[in-house]
Amino acid sequence: MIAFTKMQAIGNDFVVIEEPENIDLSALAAKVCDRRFGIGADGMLTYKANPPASPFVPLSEAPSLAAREGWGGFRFRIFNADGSEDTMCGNGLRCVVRLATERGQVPLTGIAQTASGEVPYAIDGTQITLTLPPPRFDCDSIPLDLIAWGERFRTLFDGRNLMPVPVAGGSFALSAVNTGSTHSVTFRSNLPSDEEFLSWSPRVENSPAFPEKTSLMWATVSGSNALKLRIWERGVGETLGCGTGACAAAVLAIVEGKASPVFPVEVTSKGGTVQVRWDGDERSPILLIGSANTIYSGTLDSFL
Ligand SMILES: N[C@@H](CCC[C@H](N)C(=O)O)C(=O)O
Repeated sequence: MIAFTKMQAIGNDFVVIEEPENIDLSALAAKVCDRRFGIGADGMLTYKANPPASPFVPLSEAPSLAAREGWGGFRFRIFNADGSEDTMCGNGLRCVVRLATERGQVPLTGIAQTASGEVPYAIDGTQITLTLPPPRFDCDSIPLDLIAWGERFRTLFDGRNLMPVPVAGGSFALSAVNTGSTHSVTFRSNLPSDEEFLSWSPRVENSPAFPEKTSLMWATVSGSNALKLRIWERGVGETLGCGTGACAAAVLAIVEGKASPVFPVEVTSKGGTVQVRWDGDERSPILLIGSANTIYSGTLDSFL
């Protein structure tokens, strides 16, 4: 029997399970996430508290390990609704922190081991803070294939500035960054209409410039250090919230002078608001702060 918990964080919803053995997790995710024939979710999350000695992230790559000696935590994996595995999920990770700490399986402050590295977490009441690795702007990390469509675009891109990428039937101007997961951001004076959003977003997701595809955050400055987003997630489609996407939009807003690094950036999407703190230094981590909640629980037996 596999027990699941349905959770959400700013409307990004997930089926959460403890990592089972000998199960095709991609196939299971595609089944349970289906909104008509399954439970329905943007993704499936798995976790394993206090993973065994064989490290998910090589210890040689873990910064300031000494400072974290003795910290507990868990291994975390995220599968999108289409079954593809992603490297990180800011909203999903907050859900697992809430669940695993409430169950007493992990400490209130600890480390999550993710495919994009170690992420320290802390929970205080309903607010969960994640310390995500520094943003990565280089082509290999995004990943972004500048050669795919010729030399012409090389000179326009210095790693984080506005650039046109080829999409089916045209080109689309965006900025790109990896904040644990790969994201593109397009800043506009208004959020897009349904027609514009649904016409361009899937074409950007599948642009040949992004060999591993990309999510697309449509962003607008809505106040002092405040952004509003409409979100298209790789492997999912439209979602109500995206934690690493909110970080990408805030980081690029700071880089492009649309927000200040001195104060937190409030990022609001259809499902709610998160806070992002980043000091503007490329070597500095990104803090993502927000809530997460349980909706209901059950068992997955009928999907196995
Ligand atoms: N919803 C997530 C990020 C997942 C992004 C996307 N589905 C992908 O494949 O990259 C978040 O909250 O960070």
